[in-house]
Amino acid sequence: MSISDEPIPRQVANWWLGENLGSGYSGSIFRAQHLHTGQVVALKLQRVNHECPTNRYERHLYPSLQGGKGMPTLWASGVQGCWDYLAIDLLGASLDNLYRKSGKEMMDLGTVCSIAMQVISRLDLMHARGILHRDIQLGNCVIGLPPNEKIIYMIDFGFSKRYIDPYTKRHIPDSKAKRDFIGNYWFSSVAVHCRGKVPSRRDDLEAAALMFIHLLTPRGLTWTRNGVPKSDSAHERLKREKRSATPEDLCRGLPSEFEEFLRYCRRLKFQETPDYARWIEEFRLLAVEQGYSGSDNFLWPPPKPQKQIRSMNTPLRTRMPALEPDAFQGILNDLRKLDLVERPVLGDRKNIEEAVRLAQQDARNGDASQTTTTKEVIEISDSEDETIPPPFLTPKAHRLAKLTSKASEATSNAALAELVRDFIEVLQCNSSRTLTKEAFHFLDVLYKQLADPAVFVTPLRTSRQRSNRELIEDQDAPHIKLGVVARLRKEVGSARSNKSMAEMVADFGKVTNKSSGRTITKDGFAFLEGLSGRLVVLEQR
Ligand SMILES: Nc1ncnc2c1ncn2[C@@H]1O[C@H](COP(=O)(O)OP(=O)(O)OP(=O)(O)O)[C@@H](O)[C@H]1O
Repeated sequence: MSISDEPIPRQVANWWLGENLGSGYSGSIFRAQHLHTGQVVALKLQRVNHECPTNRYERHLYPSLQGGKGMPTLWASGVQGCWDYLAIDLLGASLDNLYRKSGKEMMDLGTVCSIAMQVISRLDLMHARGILHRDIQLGNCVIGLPPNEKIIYMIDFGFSKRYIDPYTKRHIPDSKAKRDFIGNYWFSSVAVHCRGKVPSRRDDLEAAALMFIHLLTPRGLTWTRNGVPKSDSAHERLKREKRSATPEDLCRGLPSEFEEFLRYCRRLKFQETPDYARWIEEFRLLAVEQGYSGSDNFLWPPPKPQKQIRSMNTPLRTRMPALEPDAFQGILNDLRKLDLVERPVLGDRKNIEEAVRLAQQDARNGDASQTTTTKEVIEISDSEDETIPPPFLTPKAHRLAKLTSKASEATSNAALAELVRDFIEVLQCNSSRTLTKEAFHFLDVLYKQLADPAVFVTPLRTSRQRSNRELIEDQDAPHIKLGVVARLRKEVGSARSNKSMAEMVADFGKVTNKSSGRTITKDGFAFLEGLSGRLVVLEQR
């Protein structure tokens, strides 16, 4: 009998095999009991001649992970006859199982925040020990058995790899050559899956980000909805869909932390060390803001938020029937009448055009399939009560939205100066220094107020020098961008008109948008402070 035909035995080494816990491409996992000690483990069995000997790889990596929180203990391993086995901690259900068994279309925000905190922390630990996971997915995140059921464990290190050479202590090199894809279809990063890049820490993190977004999206990420691709063309289609989905598209209707996290992961350099602590803290704060305890304990079934925050009473992404195509056409016509061409918009104009194109397409699709499909829309609160944030907005986003609305109604530089001060305070209210889309909206309105000479201050000088913006467009290197904010900081104190401050605001928004993580630097805050001070001075003249 050849090795491939050998039936699975009842006993391997001193382990007596019980229930089959799961089978994958590379082998099967059984509950097993030690014949002498009675210890119960999960026994991962693989034929020794398997074309992808993942047990052998795992056996070499496990020792480096031992003792870390959420890392299973390897109790024994070896080869007996034609079987390669690993005896590891017996654990509980995977997130995939829990998610599917819950029958819900998505998980609640509190649960996803706790998953995010734990998974990022597991990756921190693995990476700190020089190992990449390279196959982050829901099936590879499992909870412990009581009393460890609140802990998420990482399993399946069959694709894992050392990214730090144990001898030279150097990071593995990047390569321009396209490499074969390693990972999973749903969550592998765009760079690895669609562009054939060498995986590094950033790609583990991006896979985690996609997993969190998937859990909060009704029916999951769009490219996961047709099952595993069965042909090359289906796989190509999936990759195209994944590649073209922008963070903004994927995170519409979600708290901005998810979009920011995905953008952050995608902007990391190949060898860059991610700021794990920052993102664990971001998701902790988000959970607290939404009325959860902020602990990273995985609680299942999920408890209700402690504080009654209305945003959690409605799903994060609400589904409502598509708008009538006629109504949509009316909105599109109104949009066209807006002077979007003349007025610089700090966000990326391509996004707007794309959004309009998608909206048109949606309207057409809605026409064709109105009775069967629903569309995701953001539900707008009609409440008078200003103290409760509308659905989907974190308190920070809500405060920014209120400032934006006040800025659009401001009628003096003094009022704008105060709003800029409030803006700084809101930006600094938690550890995130990222310019979110709500913050961009504020800058956009501020720009508009300052650029319009009909508003409050008559420009002192009308001749216009070559603006910083033109300079940025000419030269795009990161050090130039940093230089621009430093210069804006210096120049704002002597700005002579609202118009010149408008340009500065536009430049500030633009360079921050292009910078890694859209982070506001010390110079950025100093610029905003200077802007606020200058607005008061110009008002008093
Ligand atoms: N330690 C464990 N305790 C309990 N169940 C486990 C354990 N390890 C794995 N399982 C179950 O077995 C399934 C397959 O495990 P694992 O992913 O390690 O194997 P694999 O052969 O590499 O699978 P795949 O080919 O799907 O990646 C898991 O999804 C999980 O449900």
